[in-house]
Amino acid sequence: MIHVRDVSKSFTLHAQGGIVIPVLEGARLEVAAGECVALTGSSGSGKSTLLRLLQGNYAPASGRIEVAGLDLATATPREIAALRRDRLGYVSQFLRVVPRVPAHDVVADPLLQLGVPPAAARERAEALLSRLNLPQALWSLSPTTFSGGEQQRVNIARGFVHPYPVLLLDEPTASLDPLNRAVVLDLIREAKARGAALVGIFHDREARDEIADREVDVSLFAAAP
Ligand SMILES: Nc1ncnc2c1ncn2[C@@H]1O[C@H](COP(=O)(O)OP(=O)(O)OP(=O)(O)O)[C@@H](O)[C@H]1O
Repeated sequence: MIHVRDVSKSFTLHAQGGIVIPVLEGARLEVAAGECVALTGSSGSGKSTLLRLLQGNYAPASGRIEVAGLDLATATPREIAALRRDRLGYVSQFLRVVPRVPAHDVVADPLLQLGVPPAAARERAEALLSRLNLPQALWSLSPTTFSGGEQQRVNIARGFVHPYPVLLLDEPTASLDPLNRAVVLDLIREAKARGAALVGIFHDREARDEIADREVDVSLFAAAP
């Protein structure tokens, strides 16, 4: 499902005299269907950078990245948009909210984009919000004013509303209480059981030990400064 081979990535700070920050060199990662791989490594080692490369947000300087059958190095923006619509889900740590869009529509949106009828999409969205213990009174409100943990649960529901074959998780349990953390770990287990390939950053070590099949230490791919 995910094949990363010999990937290098550096950042050029154009606004700061063109300084180049090398981050990854020779990065490798293989994730099979039904597997959850945790990215580990010290702060600044490149975990988020690797996750963003997998999402198609950054192009690698060299190497090959294939996600759910798409070669990201040569893919067009349209192909990357299609990949994110039907095969690649992403749960970020922070919710990017569009003002005035109610929580249940934020969650249902990926299904609407896939052509699921609105009533069915909203039903699925609300079932997940309910499972994640978001009070029903909040479903029709915009998440702009929600607490950190409430926003994160909206984000998680959005990421799990469609059975994506590949899921990227950036700190999915960071702001959650034990009850909701357990729900998220169950959702991850269910995704693995249906054959999804997952890659995550989990600073929550217990969650990582519980859910990850393997760890990949990104520090091993640190580029020489
Ligand atoms: N957009 C960017 N522009 C310039 N430098 C960047 C950019 N994104 C990341 N970096 C640099 O790349 C390095 C790796 O950052 P990254 O966020 O991937 O690390 P991380 O392992 O996820 O860290 P943490 O655990 O602290 O979140 C850091 O030195 C960071 O400053």
